[in-house]
Amino acid sequence: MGFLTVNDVTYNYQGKGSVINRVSWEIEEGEFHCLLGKSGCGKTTFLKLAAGLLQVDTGIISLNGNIVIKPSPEAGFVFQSPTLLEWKTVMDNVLLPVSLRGKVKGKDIEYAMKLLDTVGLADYLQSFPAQLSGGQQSRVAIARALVEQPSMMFLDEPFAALDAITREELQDDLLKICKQQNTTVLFITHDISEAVYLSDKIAVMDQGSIVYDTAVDLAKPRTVEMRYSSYFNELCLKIRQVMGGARL
Ligand SMILES: Nc1ncnc2c1ncn2[C@@H]1O[C@H](COP(=O)(O)OP(=O)(O)OP(=O)(O)O)[C@@H](O)[C@H]1O
Repeated sequence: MGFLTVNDVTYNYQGKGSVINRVSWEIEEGEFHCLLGKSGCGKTTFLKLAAGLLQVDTGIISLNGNIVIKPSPEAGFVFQSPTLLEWKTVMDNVLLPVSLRGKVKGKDIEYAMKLLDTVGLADYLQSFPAQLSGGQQSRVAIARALVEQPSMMFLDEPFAALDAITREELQDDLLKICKQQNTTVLFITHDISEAVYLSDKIAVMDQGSIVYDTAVDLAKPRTVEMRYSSYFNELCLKIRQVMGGARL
C-alpha cells in the first residue's frame, strides 16, 4: 500500500458531469509524483480530494494508512499564489504554521533559518513580502509549507508565474529539501519538462481520468545536463504526444 493511496475515486461538482472519473493512484513514501494535463482536465480537483479539501463521491483515499476526510496535519500545501501575510516579516511568515499551533520555540526558529538558507533567503529574514521579488515570495511559501516537516506535500503549479531560471532554481531547492525530509510529494504542473525533471513518476490526466503513467529513469540528484539528454527529451516528446496537439 502506498503512502498516499487513491482507490477508484469519483467526484462531481454539483450540477456538473463527472470531473474525476474512477481514478486510482499510489505514491510510495518519499516519492515525488507529478500530475500533468490540459487546462480544466481535473488536476486541481484531484489534488484537493487527495489533500482532504474536498470529499470524494465514491472511492477511498488514504494517507499513511488513515482515510482522508479532512486536511491532515501531516500535509503541507503550496499554491500558485504565495499568499504571504504582508504585515509579517519573512521569518514570521515561515513560522506562521508553528505559531498558529502554539508557542514558537528556539528549535523552530533554527529550523526556519535553515530552510530559508537552503532557498537562498538567509539575508531576508526581517524583510517584508512587498520587498521581495515573485520568486523570493514563492521561496518563502515553500519554506512555510515545509517548516513543520510535513510527511506529505501537495503543490499546485507553485512555479507557474516565475521566469525559467528562477523556476529551475526552485525546482532544485524543492528536490533538495524533500530529499532531506523524505517528503512524499504530489505536484501539479502544465510544464512537461518540469514534470520530467522533478518526478519519480508522472501521471497524465485527461477529462478526469489518468490516461498515461510512466516512471522517470533519471539518476538523483538531478543536474542541469540531464535536461538536455536524449532520454529527457524523448520522454518529454512521448508525454507531449500522449497529451495531444491541443493547447496545454
Ligand atoms: N468550484 C467549482 N464548481 C464547479 N465546477 C468547478 C469548480 N472548480 C472546478 N470546476 C470545474 O471542474 C473541471 C476541472 O477543474 P480543475 O480546476 O480541477 O482543472 P485543472 O486541470 O486543475 O485546470 P487548470 O490547469 O486550468 O488549473 C473544470 O471543468 C472546471 O470548470
